[in-house]
Amino acid sequence: MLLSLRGVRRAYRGDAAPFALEVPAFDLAEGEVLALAGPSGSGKSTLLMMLALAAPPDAAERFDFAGQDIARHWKLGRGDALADLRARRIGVVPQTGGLLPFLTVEANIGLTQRIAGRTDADRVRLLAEELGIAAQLRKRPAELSVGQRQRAAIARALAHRPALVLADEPTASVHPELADAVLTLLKRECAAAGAALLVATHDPARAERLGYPVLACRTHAPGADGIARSVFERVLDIAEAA
Ligand SMILES: Nc1ncnc2c1ncn2[C@@H]1O[C@H](COP(=O)(O)OP(=O)(O)OP(=O)(O)O)[C@@H](O)[C@H]1O
Repeated sequence: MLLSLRGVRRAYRGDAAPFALEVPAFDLAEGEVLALAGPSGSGKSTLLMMLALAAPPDAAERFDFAGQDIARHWKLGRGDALADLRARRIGVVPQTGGLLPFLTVEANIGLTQRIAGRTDADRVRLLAEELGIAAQLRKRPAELSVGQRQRAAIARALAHRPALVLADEPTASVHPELADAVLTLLKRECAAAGAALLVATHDPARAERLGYPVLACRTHAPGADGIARSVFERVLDIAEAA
Protein backbone atom coordinates (compact mmCIF):
# COMPACT_ATOMS: atom_id res chain seq x y z
CA MET A 1 0.00 0.00 0.00
CA LEU A 2 1.39 3.40 -0.94
CA LEU A 3 -0.70 5.36 1.56
CA SER A 4 -2.44 3.99 4.62
CA LEU A 5 -4.11 6.21 7.21
CA ARG A 6 -6.09 5.22 10.31
CA GLY A 7 -7.62 7.54 12.88
CA VAL A 8 -6.22 10.70 11.32
CA ARG A 9 -7.60 14.10 12.17
CA ARG A 10 -6.73 17.72 11.52
CA ALA A 11 -8.75 20.59 12.95
CA TYR A 12 -8.86 24.36 12.66
CA ARG A 13 -9.96 25.83 15.96
CA GLY A 14 -10.59 29.43 16.89
CA ASP A 15 -13.85 31.16 17.61
CA ALA A 16 -15.01 31.55 14.03
CA ALA A 17 -16.39 28.41 12.36
CA PRO A 18 -14.15 25.66 13.72
CA PHE A 19 -13.65 22.75 11.34
CA ALA A 20 -12.36 19.20 11.68
CA LEU A 21 -11.23 16.85 8.93
CA GLU A 22 -11.57 13.22 9.97
CA VAL A 23 -10.02 10.27 8.19
CA PRO A 24 -11.03 7.11 10.05
CA ALA A 25 -9.41 5.02 7.32
CA PHE A 26 -7.89 5.80 3.94
CA ASP A 27 -5.87 3.51 1.68
CA LEU A 28 -4.34 4.13 -1.72
CA ALA A 29 -2.37 1.47 -3.57
CA GLU A 30 0.68 2.09 -5.75
CA GLY A 31 -0.37 3.46 -9.15
CA GLU A 32 -4.01 3.92 -8.14
CA VAL A 33 -6.14 6.84 -9.35
CA LEU A 34 -8.83 8.55 -7.30
CA ALA A 35 -10.86 11.76 -7.35
CA LEU A 36 -11.72 13.34 -3.99
CA ALA A 37 -15.07 15.09 -4.13
CA GLY A 38 -16.81 17.40 -1.72
CA PRO A 39 -18.39 20.84 -1.68
CA SER A 40 -16.39 24.02 -1.17
CA GLY A 41 -14.95 24.12 2.33
CA SER A 42 -15.28 20.37 2.90
CA GLY A 43 -11.59 19.86 3.54
CA LYS A 44 -10.21 18.57 0.23
CA SER A 45 -7.25 20.97 0.28
CA THR A 46 -6.67 20.25 3.96
CA LEU A 47 -6.48 16.52 3.17
CA LEU A 48 -4.16 17.07 0.19
CA MET A 49 -1.85 19.31 2.24
CA MET A 50 -1.59 16.61 4.86
CA LEU A 51 -0.95 13.93 2.22
CA ALA A 52 1.70 16.23 0.69
CA LEU A 53 3.41 16.06 4.12
CA ALA A 54 3.09 19.84 4.25
CA ALA A 55 0.67 20.03 7.21
CA PRO A 56 0.77 17.82 10.29
CA PRO A 57 -2.17 15.77 11.53
CA ASP A 58 -3.40 16.66 15.05
CA ALA A 59 -3.88 12.96 15.68
CA ALA A 60 -2.85 9.86 13.74
CA GLU A 61 -3.08 6.22 14.82
CA ARG A 62 -1.39 5.34 11.57
CA PHE A 63 -0.06 7.46 8.71
CA ASP A 64 2.18 5.43 6.45
CA PHE A 65 3.47 6.63 3.10
CA ALA A 66 5.90 4.80 0.81
CA GLY A 67 6.94 2.48 3.61
CA GLN A 68 7.63 5.28 6.08
CA ASP A 69 5.94 6.10 9.35
CA ILE A 70 4.85 9.69 8.73
CA ALA A 71 3.00 9.97 12.06
CA ARG A 72 6.30 9.21 13.82
CA HIS A 73 8.27 11.69 11.68
CA TRP A 74 5.81 14.45 12.66
CA LYS A 75 5.88 13.39 16.32
CA LEU A 76 9.69 13.50 16.41
CA GLY A 77 9.84 16.78 14.48
CA ARG A 78 11.73 15.10 11.61
CA GLY A 79 11.15 17.96 9.18
CA ASP A 80 14.23 16.93 7.18
CA ALA A 81 12.90 13.40 6.55
CA LEU A 82 9.49 14.79 5.59
CA ALA A 83 11.01 17.35 3.20
CA ASP A 84 13.20 14.68 1.62
CA LEU A 85 10.23 12.34 1.07
CA ARG A 86 8.15 15.19 -0.32
CA ALA A 87 10.91 16.19 -2.74
CA ARG A 88 11.59 12.67 -4.01
CA ARG A 89 8.26 10.88 -3.89
CA ILE A 90 5.52 13.51 -4.34
CA GLY A 91 4.49 15.68 -7.28
CA VAL A 92 1.96 18.51 -6.97
CA VAL A 93 -0.21 20.12 -9.63
CA PRO A 94 -1.64 23.37 -8.24
CA GLN A 95 -4.87 24.98 -9.37
CA THR A 96 -3.20 27.51 -11.65
CA GLY A 97 0.08 25.95 -12.63
CA GLY A 98 2.28 27.63 -10.03
CA LEU A 99 5.17 27.96 -12.49
CA LEU A 100 8.05 30.30 -11.64
CA PRO A 101 7.81 33.30 -14.01
CA PHE A 102 11.56 33.93 -14.28
CA LEU A 103 12.45 30.39 -15.41
CA THR A 104 11.91 28.92 -18.86
CA VAL A 105 9.26 26.23 -19.23
CA GLU A 106 12.08 23.68 -19.54
CA ALA A 107 13.69 24.85 -16.28
CA ASN A 108 10.29 24.90 -14.57
CA ILE A 109 9.64 21.29 -15.55
CA GLY A 110 13.16 20.32 -14.48
CA LEU A 111 12.79 22.03 -11.10
CA THR A 112 11.36 18.99 -9.32
CA GLN A 113 14.29 16.94 -10.62
CA ARG A 114 16.82 19.48 -9.32
CA ILE A 115 15.15 19.55 -5.89
CA ALA A 116 15.09 15.75 -5.80
CA GLY A 117 18.74 15.63 -6.91
CA ARG A 118 17.85 13.65 -10.02
CA THR A 119 18.31 15.70 -13.21
CA ASP A 120 17.23 14.02 -16.44
CA ALA A 121 16.91 16.35 -19.45
CA ASP A 122 15.69 13.50 -21.68
CA ARG A 123 12.73 12.90 -19.40
CA VAL A 124 11.86 16.62 -19.43
CA ARG A 125 11.81 16.57 -23.23
CA LEU A 126 9.87 13.31 -23.40
CA LEU A 127 7.18 14.59 -21.03
CA ALA A 128 6.96 17.87 -22.96
CA GLU A 129 6.46 15.88 -26.17
CA GLU A 130 3.80 13.65 -24.67
CA LEU A 131 1.97 16.69 -23.34
CA GLY A 132 2.22 18.64 -26.61
CA ILE A 133 4.40 21.47 -25.31
CA ALA A 134 7.80 20.52 -26.76
CA ALA A 135 7.80 23.69 -28.91
CA GLN A 136 7.26 25.84 -25.81
CA LEU A 137 10.27 24.75 -23.76
CA ARG A 138 12.38 27.90 -24.31
CA LYS A 139 9.52 30.28 -23.43
CA ARG A 140 8.64 31.77 -20.05
CA PRO A 141 5.32 30.78 -18.47
CA ALA A 142 3.77 34.21 -19.26
CA GLU A 143 4.16 33.40 -22.96
CA LEU A 144 2.05 30.23 -22.72
CA SER A 145 -1.70 29.75 -22.95
CA VAL A 146 -3.52 28.72 -19.76
CA GLY A 147 -3.85 25.16 -21.05
CA GLN A 148 -0.15 24.97 -21.95
CA ARG A 149 0.74 26.20 -18.47
CA GLN A 150 -1.38 23.49 -16.89
CA ARG A 151 0.33 20.89 -19.10
CA ALA A 152 3.74 22.23 -18.05
CA ALA A 153 2.62 21.91 -14.42
CA ILE A 154 1.67 18.26 -15.07
CA ALA A 155 5.10 17.61 -16.63
CA ARG A 156 6.82 19.27 -13.66
CA ALA A 157 4.81 17.14 -11.18
CA LEU A 158 6.02 13.99 -12.95
CA ALA A 159 9.56 14.91 -14.01
CA HIS A 160 11.25 13.49 -10.88
CA ARG A 161 9.31 10.19 -11.06
CA PRO A 162 7.24 10.59 -7.90
CA ALA A 163 5.20 7.74 -6.43
CA LEU A 164 2.24 10.04 -5.75
CA VAL A 165 0.82 13.01 -7.66
CA LEU A 166 -1.57 15.37 -5.86
CA ALA A 167 -3.69 17.81 -7.84
CA ASP A 168 -5.91 20.36 -6.10
CA GLU A 169 -8.68 21.45 -8.48
CA PRO A 170 -6.33 21.41 -11.48
CA THR A 171 -9.19 22.39 -13.78
CA ALA A 172 -10.71 25.20 -11.70
CA SER A 173 -9.29 27.97 -13.86
CA VAL A 174 -9.68 26.42 -17.31
CA HIS A 175 -12.69 26.27 -19.63
CA PRO A 176 -14.70 23.04 -19.90
CA GLU A 177 -13.06 21.42 -22.96
CA LEU A 178 -9.67 22.11 -21.46
CA ALA A 179 -10.79 20.66 -18.13
CA ASP A 180 -11.44 17.33 -19.85
CA ALA A 181 -8.04 17.45 -21.55
CA VAL A 182 -6.19 18.28 -18.32
CA LEU A 183 -7.83 15.45 -16.37
CA THR A 184 -7.29 13.00 -19.23
CA LEU A 185 -3.61 13.93 -19.65
CA LEU A 186 -3.01 13.83 -15.91
CA LYS A 187 -4.42 10.31 -15.65
CA ARG A 188 -2.62 9.08 -18.76
CA GLU A 189 0.78 10.46 -17.73
CA CYS A 190 0.51 9.15 -14.17
CA ALA A 191 -0.39 5.71 -15.54
CA ALA A 192 2.60 5.83 -17.91
CA ALA A 193 4.87 6.81 -15.01
CA GLY A 194 3.36 4.28 -12.58
CA ALA A 195 2.47 7.11 -10.18
CA ALA A 196 -0.64 7.08 -8.00
CA LEU A 197 -2.89 10.10 -8.53
CA LEU A 198 -5.27 11.96 -6.24
CA VAL A 199 -7.31 14.81 -7.68
CA ALA A 200 -9.51 17.08 -5.56
CA THR A 201 -12.54 18.25 -7.50
CA HIS A 202 -15.85 20.14 -7.23
CA ASP A 203 -16.99 18.28 -10.30
CA PRO A 204 -17.24 14.55 -9.56
CA ALA A 205 -19.45 13.93 -12.63
CA ARG A 206 -16.67 15.10 -14.96
CA ALA A 207 -14.05 13.03 -13.13
CA GLU A 208 -16.27 9.95 -13.25
CA ARG A 209 -17.00 10.41 -16.95
CA LEU A 210 -13.25 10.52 -17.60
CA GLY A 211 -12.70 7.24 -15.79
CA TYR A 212 -11.74 8.37 -12.29
CA PRO A 213 -13.16 6.42 -9.34
CA VAL A 214 -14.65 9.05 -6.99
CA LEU A 215 -14.47 9.20 -3.21
CA ALA A 216 -17.09 11.59 -1.84
CA CYS A 217 -16.67 13.02 1.64
CA ARG A 218 -19.44 13.00 4.24
CA THR A 219 -20.08 16.43 5.71
CA HIS A 220 -21.67 17.09 9.09
CA ALA A 221 -23.04 20.46 10.16
CA PRO A 222 -21.71 21.79 13.48
CA GLY A 223 -22.93 19.70 16.42
CA ALA A 224 -23.21 20.68 20.11
CA ASP A 225 -19.49 21.48 20.16
CA GLY A 226 -19.90 23.93 17.26
CA ILE A 227 -17.41 22.06 15.04
CA ALA A 228 -18.26 21.30 11.40
CA ARG A 229 -16.86 17.92 10.31
CA SER A 230 -15.90 16.29 7.05
CA VAL A 231 -15.13 12.61 6.85
CA PHE A 232 -13.08 10.94 4.10
CA GLU A 233 -13.07 7.15 4.37
CA ARG A 234 -11.81 4.42 2.06
CA VAL A 235 -10.60 0.97 2.99
CA LEU A 236 -9.04 -1.39 0.46
CA ASP A 237 -8.44 -4.32 2.77
CA ILE A 238 -11.62 -6.36 2.34
CA ALA A 239 -11.19 -8.18 5.65
CA GLU A 240 -10.99 -4.87 7.46
CA ALA A 241 -13.96 -3.36 5.60
CA ALA A 242 -16.25 -6.30 6.45
N1 LIG B 1 -5.66 28.08 7.85
C1 LIG B 1 -6.94 27.91 8.21
N2 LIG B 1 -7.40 28.36 9.40
C2 LIG B 1 -8.66 28.17 9.78
N3 LIG B 1 -9.60 27.52 9.05
C3 LIG B 1 -9.18 27.05 7.85
C4 LIG B 1 -7.86 27.21 7.36
N4 LIG B 1 -7.76 26.63 6.14
C5 LIG B 1 -8.98 26.12 5.88
N5 LIG B 1 -9.84 26.37 6.89
C6 LIG B 1 -11.25 25.94 6.98
O1 LIG B 1 -11.26 24.53 6.83
C7 LIG B 1 -12.35 24.11 6.05
C8 LIG B 1 -11.85 23.27 4.87
O2 LIG B 1 -11.11 24.06 3.97
P1 LIG B 1 -10.42 23.46 2.68
O3 LIG B 1 -9.71 24.55 2.00
O4 LIG B 1 -9.64 22.25 3.06
O5 LIG B 1 -11.72 22.99 1.83
P2 LIG B 1 -11.86 22.59 0.30
O6 LIG B 1 -12.78 21.42 0.25
O7 LIG B 1 -10.51 22.42 -0.32
O8 LIG B 1 -12.57 23.88 -0.29
P3 LIG B 1 -12.56 24.47 -1.79
O9 LIG B 1 -13.21 23.42 -2.63
O10 LIG B 1 -13.40 25.71 -1.65
O11 LIG B 1 -11.13 24.75 -2.15
C9 LIG B 1 -13.09 25.37 5.62
O12 LIG B 1 -14.20 25.52 6.48
C10 LIG B 1 -12.09 26.48 5.84
O13 LIG B 1 -12.74 27.67 6.20
